[in-house]
Amino acid sequence: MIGIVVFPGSNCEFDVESAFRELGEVSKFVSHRERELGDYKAIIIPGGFSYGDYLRSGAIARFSPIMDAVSRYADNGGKVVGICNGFQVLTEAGLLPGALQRNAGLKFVCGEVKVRVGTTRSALTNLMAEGEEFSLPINHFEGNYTADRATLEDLEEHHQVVLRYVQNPNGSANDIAGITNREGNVVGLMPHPERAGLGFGLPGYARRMLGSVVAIDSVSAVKSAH
Ligand SMILES: NC(=O)CC[C@H](N)C(=O)O
Repeated sequence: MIGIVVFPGSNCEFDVESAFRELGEVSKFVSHRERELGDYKAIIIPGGFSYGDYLRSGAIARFSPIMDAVSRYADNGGKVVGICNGFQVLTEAGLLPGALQRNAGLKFVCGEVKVRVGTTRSALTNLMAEGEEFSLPINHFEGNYTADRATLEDLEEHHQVVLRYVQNPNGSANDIAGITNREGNVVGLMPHPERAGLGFGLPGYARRMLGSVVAIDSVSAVKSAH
C-alpha cells in the first residue's frame, strides 16, 4: 500500500494513484490532518498548490499535523518521494536541503523537458541506469532549485543529484531537477513521472522510476544494491 498525502490544494493525487495502480500497487489517500502514518511501502507527497502557494510553495503545508509523522517515517528509513509541490514541501520541512524559488524569468513552465539520471542510489532511481535520458512533464512556477555553495558541493560530492535537466527550464542551480537525502530514502523532484504518457499508459522509463519506489524494502537495501 502506498500512502499519498493530500493537503488543501493538492491536485496530482489522482495521477499518482492511477500511475501506481498501473503498476499493480494500491494507494490510500492520507489527510494532512492525520498525526500518525500506518504501514506503507512508501509515502508520496503529490504536486499541486497546497494552501494556494501562499507565502511560498510548500511553506504552509510543512506545518500540517501529518508532516511530523512524515519526518518520523523518513527518520526510520521509510521511503518518501515529493513530486513538484511535494518537493517544495520536503525542502520547507527540512527533509531535503536547499529551496525552490520562482523560475528564472518569472515564467510558469508547462510542457515536457528532457532529464538525465544522475544517480541510481535512491528510492526513485534504483531500477534506472545512470546517464539514462528521457522526457518528463513539468508544470510549475517555483522550480528553480537553489542552495548555498557548500550545500551544492555536498550534494555533488555525495552523488545526491537524482535527476538533472538536459535543457534547464527554470534556472535551477547545477541543472538540478531532483535530489535525494544522503541515505537515499527521501527524494524530491520537480518533473512529474506519474503524468508521463499523459494518461495513455506509462512509458517504460516512468514504470521503472515509480517501480523503483516499491522495488526495495528499506534504505539499507538502497545502499547495498549499489
Ligand atoms: N505542479 C505543481 O505541483 C506545481 C507546484 C507549485 N504550485 C508551483 O507552481 O511551483
